[in-house]
Amino acid sequence: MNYFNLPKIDLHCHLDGSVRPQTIIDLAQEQNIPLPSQDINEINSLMIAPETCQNLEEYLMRFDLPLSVMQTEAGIERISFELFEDAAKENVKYFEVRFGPQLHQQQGLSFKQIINSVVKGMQRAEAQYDIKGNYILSILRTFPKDNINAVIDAGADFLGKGVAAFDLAGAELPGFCQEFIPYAKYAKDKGYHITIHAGEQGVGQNVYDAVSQLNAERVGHGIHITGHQGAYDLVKQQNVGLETCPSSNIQTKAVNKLSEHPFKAFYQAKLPTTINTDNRTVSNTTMTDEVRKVMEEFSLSREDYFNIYKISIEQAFASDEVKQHLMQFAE
Ligand SMILES: O=c1[nH]cnc2c1ncn2[C@@H]1O[C@H](CO)[C@@H](O)[C@H]1O
Ligand SMILES: [Zn+2]
Repeated sequence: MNYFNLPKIDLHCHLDGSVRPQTIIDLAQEQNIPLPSQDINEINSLMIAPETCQNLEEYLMRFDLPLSVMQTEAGIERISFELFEDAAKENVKYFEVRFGPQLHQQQGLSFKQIINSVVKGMQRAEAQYDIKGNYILSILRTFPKDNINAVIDAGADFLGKGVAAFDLAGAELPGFCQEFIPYAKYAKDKGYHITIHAGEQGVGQNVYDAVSQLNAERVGHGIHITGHQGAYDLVKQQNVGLETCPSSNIQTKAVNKLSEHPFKAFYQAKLPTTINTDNRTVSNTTMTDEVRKVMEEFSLSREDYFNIYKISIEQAFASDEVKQHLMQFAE
């Protein structure tokens, strides 16, 4: 099967984990930021998380370098444009990209400037390529909470105009949902969709909580509902989208190897499973690669692929008009 040519949908990709290494070098030069090396291969290897990471925390250490050049409007706009361009060139037709506005204030940008920059970059790519997209605002779970509502307020002006959802990301501790209840409610009341990273690091209860306490319509990863019947049943009952990211799941030790990933079991049990990249640079991957890996490992057919494609449409935080457009590519 020609995986490159297949129409694809990526619902879970981080902007700061998907920066081109050459762009890091260019922007560092423009912005007078010292880099550990000027060699593109060296920069590339500093950004890719090894398969030998001990856990998610070690994986998350790879984001400091890209974030150092994502502190100006022009830098953020360029990186956003290039990410949508890279995805469009491998036939991603719809793309939801997430990022943490709190991580881009090192040089004093306002949340409005930051969000406006990512949206502008996306819209420039939408005008040039056959791709449509939306942004998801990720709040960092380990950060102070005093500016979360300010992020939500700033993003609310862009709802329906490039921003679609609220997310929680970063290290996952057991029981993290409880203290985010008021923020997720605030976002939902403003009109945001909700997706939450949960069940990535062994705690199925976190998925149960994300759905029942935070109103998550989808969860990032969600793998560990396998060990938690209540979470599994709730996901099934409420048709909660599972944003699977195969390569990342191996790097962070969410699973030991792809053959142990519950993807196929979830798909066969008719849970709404989707295939996504998580981080194109940090996980050294593309949508073509992620689709290939899953299809080959689990011996899925072309019909299976288009079933998954349609699940991604159903789960997308996109308008009905965009969903109809995406259905045109389905078989
Ligand atoms: O797989 C993941 N699980 C949890 N958090 C993540 C993952 N990948 C990236 N980030 C976190 O999300 C922030 C905003 O994009 C990144 O800076 C990183 O800290
Ligand atoms: Zn993620």
